[in-house]
Amino acid sequence: MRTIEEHSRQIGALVDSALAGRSSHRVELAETGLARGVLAADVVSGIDLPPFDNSQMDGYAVASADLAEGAAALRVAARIPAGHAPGSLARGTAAPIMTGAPIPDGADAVVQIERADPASFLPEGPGHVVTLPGPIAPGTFVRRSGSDLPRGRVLFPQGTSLGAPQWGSLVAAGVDSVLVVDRPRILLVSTGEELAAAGRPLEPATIYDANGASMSAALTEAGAEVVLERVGDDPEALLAVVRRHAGVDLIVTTGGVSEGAYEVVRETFGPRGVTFGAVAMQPGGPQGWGSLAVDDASVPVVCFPGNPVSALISFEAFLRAPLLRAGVGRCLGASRRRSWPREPTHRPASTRSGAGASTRPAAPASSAGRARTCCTRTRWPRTSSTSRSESAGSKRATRS
Ligand SMILES: Nc1nc2c(c(=O)[nH]1)N[C@H]1C(S)=C(S)[C@@H](COP(=O)(O)OP(=O)(O)OC[C@H]3O[C@@H](n4cnc5c(N)ncnc54)[C@H](O)[C@@H]3O)O[C@H]1N2
Ligand code: MOO
Repeated sequence: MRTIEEHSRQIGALVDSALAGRSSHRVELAETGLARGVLAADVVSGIDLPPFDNSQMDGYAVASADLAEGAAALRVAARIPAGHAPGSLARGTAAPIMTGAPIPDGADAVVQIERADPASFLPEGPGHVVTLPGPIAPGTFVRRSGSDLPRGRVLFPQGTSLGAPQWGSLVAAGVDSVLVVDRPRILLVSTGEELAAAGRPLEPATIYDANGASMSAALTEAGAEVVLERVGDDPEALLAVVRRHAGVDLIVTTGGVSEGAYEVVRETFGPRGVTFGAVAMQPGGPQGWGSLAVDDASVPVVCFPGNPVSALISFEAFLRAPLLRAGVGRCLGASRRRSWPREPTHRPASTRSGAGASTRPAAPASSAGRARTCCTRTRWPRTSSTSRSESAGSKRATRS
């Protein structure tokens, strides 16, 4: 009898090789509701991010030289809303500027509105004067063009797992489409003469196909594209299903692997290259694995026992980790070095101890070589003495 670790290694190697070298497809970032994916190639930033120097605060854009001697009264220039390209700032003036609006030529710092006197924006029009505190360091509350990510820098390397934060970063960086690795295609076959699809009336001695639902959900959650088939105890029917889905990356079956007289998976796959044996665990003892030879092709198969709990536990023990390895790629996990600044590039003056704000540039959102695999192999207890699972119905009850 093989150990859980031995079997886990074997299934891991089988799945790794089955899912290596998948092709890729292009995903347009103009779409909404993008699904998770794994990058098939490095992506570089198409633009400087941010694309232009802009204000980090609502306040006044100033020339720091105008406040070099301390607080000063400056004439109020035209407002600069976000989304508008400003004119130049004349010396001795301060332009009301909104967060995200471009810093005008002639300005090199921003004073928050709270620190101005008066501390709210004056009505538009000539003749207004505002008093601002000084001195102020050049660059205060200015987000420099390219300070998050310069144009041409690798934003995410090949293998990066793409989720909500990554999709947002890609669009922000001017990327319009990316190559994403195709999801693993898995044929899931629920076997057993007694199985009925959900929603149909139950015939005598039949039960609903719980494994079809639970296993397809588990496989989908782990990143696979799943097609579900249900077959009875007829080997020809099982082979026909396999042939119909030739070209899948992996076949997963439930049921038909133990010691009964009608073990359709074992009877059909055993003579075609698949090994059946016991793993030292319960639930989940009887298992099948290997490469199935059908016609001139061979396809990797993993066969789980039919008891619904046994099938799910087998999935957790042997299949989830290698699927996640193949499907999730490199995650921006919690254990990674932070790639975003821990604090604002310029801390608000009220929290500063010294006179000048920090001018530490923001780190890039990501860079090549820093990503690491976050999906580790599932560890499973060694014990084989857990209580046995039972499912509703007895499989061969209707056999004559
Ligand atoms: N003489 C022996 N009998 C059994 C042994 C053994 O070592 N010697 N092992 C037992 C263990 S442990 C398990 S686990 C099961 C595994 O049997 P199979 O993989 O051949 O599974 P089936 O016989 O097809 O089904 C077992 C059980 O699960 C129900 N089932 C099957 N598929 C589904 C499904 N899709 N949805 C819901 N329920 C399902 C089926 O009706 C049976 O009740 O063998 C023991 N027997
Ligand atoms: O090994 Mo079975 O899967 O215990 O119920």
